[in-house]
Amino acid sequence: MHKRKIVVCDHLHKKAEEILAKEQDIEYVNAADVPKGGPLYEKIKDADVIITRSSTPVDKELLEHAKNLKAIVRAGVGVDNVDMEECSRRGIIVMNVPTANTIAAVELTFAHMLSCMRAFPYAHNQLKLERIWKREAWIGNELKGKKLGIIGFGNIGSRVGKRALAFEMEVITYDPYISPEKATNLGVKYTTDFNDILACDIITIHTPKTKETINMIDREEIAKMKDGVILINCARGGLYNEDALYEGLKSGKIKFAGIDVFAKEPATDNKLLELDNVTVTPHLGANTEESQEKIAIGAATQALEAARGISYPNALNLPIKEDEMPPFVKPYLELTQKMGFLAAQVNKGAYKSIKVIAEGEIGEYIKSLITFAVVGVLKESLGETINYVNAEFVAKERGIEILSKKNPETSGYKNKVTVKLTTDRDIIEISGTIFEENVQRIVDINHFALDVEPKGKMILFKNTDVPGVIGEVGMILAKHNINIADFRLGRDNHGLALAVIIVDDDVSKDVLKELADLKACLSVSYAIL
Ligand SMILES: NC(=O)C1=CN([C@@H]2O[C@H](COP(=O)(O)OP(=O)(O)OC[C@H]3O[C@@H](n4cnc5c(N)ncnc54)[C@H](O)[C@@H]3O)[C@@H](O)[C@H]2O)C=CC1
Ligand SMILES: O=C(O)CCC(=O)C(=O)O
Repeated sequence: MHKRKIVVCDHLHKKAEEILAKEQDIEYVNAADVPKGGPLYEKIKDADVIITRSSTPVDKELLEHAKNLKAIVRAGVGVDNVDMEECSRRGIIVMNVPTANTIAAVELTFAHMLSCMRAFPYAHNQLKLERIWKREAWIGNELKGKKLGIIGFGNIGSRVGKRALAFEMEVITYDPYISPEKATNLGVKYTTDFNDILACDIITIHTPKTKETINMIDREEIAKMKDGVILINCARGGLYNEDALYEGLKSGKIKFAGIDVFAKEPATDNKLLELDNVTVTPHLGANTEESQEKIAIGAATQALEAARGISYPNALNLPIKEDEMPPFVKPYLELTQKMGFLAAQVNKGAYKSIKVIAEGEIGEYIKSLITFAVVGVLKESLGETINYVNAEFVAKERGIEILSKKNPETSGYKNKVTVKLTTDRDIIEISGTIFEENVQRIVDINHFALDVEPKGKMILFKNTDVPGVIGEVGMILAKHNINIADFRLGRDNHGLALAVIIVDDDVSKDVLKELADLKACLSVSYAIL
């Protein structure tokens, strides 16, 4: 039996091994202690799936060595250590385990906050390491009554907010991507003015690391803050500019900072460590027994599903989230892919553009329809190397224009999807719909109205609409022992007809040539769906 290989690249809770090692169809490799770089590359060179934490940079170099990789499970939330674009280009699905460490990160945020308020580690060290009992040196402050500014009100930020209210703090959040009610329903003030956050006594950040959030707190922002402000970062290093943070702490503008994450990790030589008004932890936000157990179970289960090709839970670069779609959508996606595949077989040439036109409610899913259409078209030339993750990347790399249009008005069908493929030789436009009971139908090919099931071996025969043509076609096919399973005819008002002939047997080039040589024939092509 061919076993699929799952390699664990970082330290996970033992539950992961319990889940993965017992599966008969899986080769499980624990490479947590294998040095990064060459030795790890050797382990992952034929891996189907890898599981990583934040300590393994999933960059181009690593991906270059993992030729067989289909999916990556990031055992945690942040994927800033993963080159998402490169993964998508290579058709590798990236998943995270989004909420399993939320509480751990929330509680560490409070550990830092309280630590900053009471200079806890410094008092601790003075007593424990220096054996000095100096109570008057450690006069702290209380959380009660202080104004807390939360940047990013997602899983972690919102729970920090909820708990801060229990400490009787005044809480305000800045997160332009949530509805204000998410905050106000909890009793947290919502603002769209970042200055309101900068005016707080304590500021904590809980956003992902993106182009927009890197250096979100820099010199300019710190200058606007209250003297003696306290800053917490348990999200990602670099969200607060570390040089600006250092200067602010050194000058006393920032009274104290609680930092779990650093721009470069491991951060053993970070200059923030020199200061005596900062409490630090080595990226421990997710490090609780409870959270690590949940993450390990989640990551291992997701890796198994992905290795077996069953599903990709929490996929971040898969544009299709089927479980979030109403049931009527899936047959349209399948039909759209088939229409793309048919179009590419009939209209062979250098692809210039792929356009998807959606009519009716299905238009809401135009992005997914595009992905399926592109997969269908490119499957003809690229085979199984094309998938839902890399389809649009590959198309763009090849200079194929991707176009789409939502038609609010319907042409008699409740929903209809059209795939239009333009090559350097021709244009083909195929439309389809789904009838009751999930019956897929092609209803139009290049403006010939038809009713064709998109299945099997098809000859598309375009001719001048004169008597006797159908008989001639039938004779040629019979002569070559090709059985006709179905015959569908579309006619236009200009004396032309398009026949779609579904056959049971393979059709050779010679047969197609014979058909093409018929006097009435304008074009003939063959496709298999
Ligand atoms: N220290 C640690 O070990 C851990 C760190 N984290 C980090 O914590 C952060 C938050 O995690 P979750 O709450 O689970 O993520 P989430 O996705 O639930 O929440 C992130 C929030 O940030 C908001 N946001 C994005 N851009 C923003 C911007 N420019 N301004 C304001 N808000 C913005 C989003 O709208 C969202 O509500 C992530 O960076 C994650 O990697 C998470 C777990 C453990
Ligand atoms: O434990 C880890 O690998 C890091 C956790 C974390 O930072 C995250 O989940 O975003």
